[in-house]
Amino acid sequence: MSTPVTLESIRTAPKVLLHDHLDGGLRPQTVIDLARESGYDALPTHDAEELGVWFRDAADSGSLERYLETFAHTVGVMQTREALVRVAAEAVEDLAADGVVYAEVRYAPELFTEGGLTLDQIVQAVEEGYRLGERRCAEAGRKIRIGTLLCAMRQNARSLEIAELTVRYRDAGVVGFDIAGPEAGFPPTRNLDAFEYLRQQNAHFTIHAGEAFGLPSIWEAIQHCGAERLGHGVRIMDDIKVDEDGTVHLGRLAGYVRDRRIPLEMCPSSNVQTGAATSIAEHPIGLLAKLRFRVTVNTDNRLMSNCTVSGEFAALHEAFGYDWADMQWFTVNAMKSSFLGFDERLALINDVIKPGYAELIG
Ligand SMILES: O=c1[nH]cnc2c1ncn2[C@@H]1O[C@H](CO)[C@@H](O)[C@H]1O
Ligand SMILES: [Zn+2]
Repeated sequence: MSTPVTLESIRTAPKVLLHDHLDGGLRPQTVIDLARESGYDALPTHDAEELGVWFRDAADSGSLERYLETFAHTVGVMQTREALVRVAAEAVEDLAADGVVYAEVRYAPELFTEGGLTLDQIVQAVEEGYRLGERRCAEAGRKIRIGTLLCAMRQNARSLEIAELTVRYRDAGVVGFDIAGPEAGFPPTRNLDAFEYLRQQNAHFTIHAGEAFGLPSIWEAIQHCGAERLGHGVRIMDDIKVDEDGTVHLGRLAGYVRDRRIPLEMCPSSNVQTGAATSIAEHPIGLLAKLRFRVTVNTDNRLMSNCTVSGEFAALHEAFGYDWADMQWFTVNAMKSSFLGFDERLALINDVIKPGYAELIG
């Protein structure tokens, strides 16, 4: 007999997360503890519950730029080695507790240098935290694996340096590269040298595109930069027309994205907060999944959106009626699209994901 789909049962299903920001996923109490330890005095409140609500409300701004302002408080308390180890280890524990079996967690090393850490020290500290978190979870009987994506910030001009850092640590846990930050006014082609370098090195990268800016951003990311995946990509909808009788017309770019199976890292709650989507029920993921784009379901920022990947699935179940087979499809999509090696992706699909859903489907 099939297990009923509830938030609790979804939490037991094996899930894969490709788009989650380390500095967008701290526990409110950890932000408070780290602020106290480091003398950071700009937090709006020192009550954990109130702080969680503050982040969500402040991020609920309707604009990506204002949404990003909230990161001042998380980045502000992540300037020491100890803080980075703690935040990274706790992220692993929180994801494992939500039933995530593989996650690619991203952050921008250039944001954590204010206390004097070098980029290399920052990457080493975060990797130490991930390994610590993985060990703690394994001891508690929950197997989870983390791959790192290093982001360069679009408004800074350090992408080549971060691309080189990505390649330097690719055998030590870093699986890929991304650019993040404000999209309007900062087209991906400003970083062509970094993408060119990564391709020469046979390294992987995704690009935040089609969130706060439309088709030109997606087109540049794919056709000029060579992105393997799209962070969000929701605005691909601008290239899809649906007639009144339901006939669907894909423009050239949307057709290319679907034909080439380019993965879309969709983040429903985050998109509602930044205004990239009006509601979960009206989120483009419904149509895109129906049209069999390679869609994946992600959290973006668990603190700012007060969300989990299980919660995103529960909301999508509510809005679109997705069942276990659909959730397995999203999860296999994500695993296939990860930057792990082919053999490792296959092993997770066959040994963990499929048996997990088979049990739930009954
Ligand atoms: O949805 C998003 N779009 C663009 N940038 C983002 C988003 N979420 C977080 N960041 C940015 O990425 C940095 C590294 O993790 C964060 O500090 C934040 O500024
Ligand atoms: Zn993001």
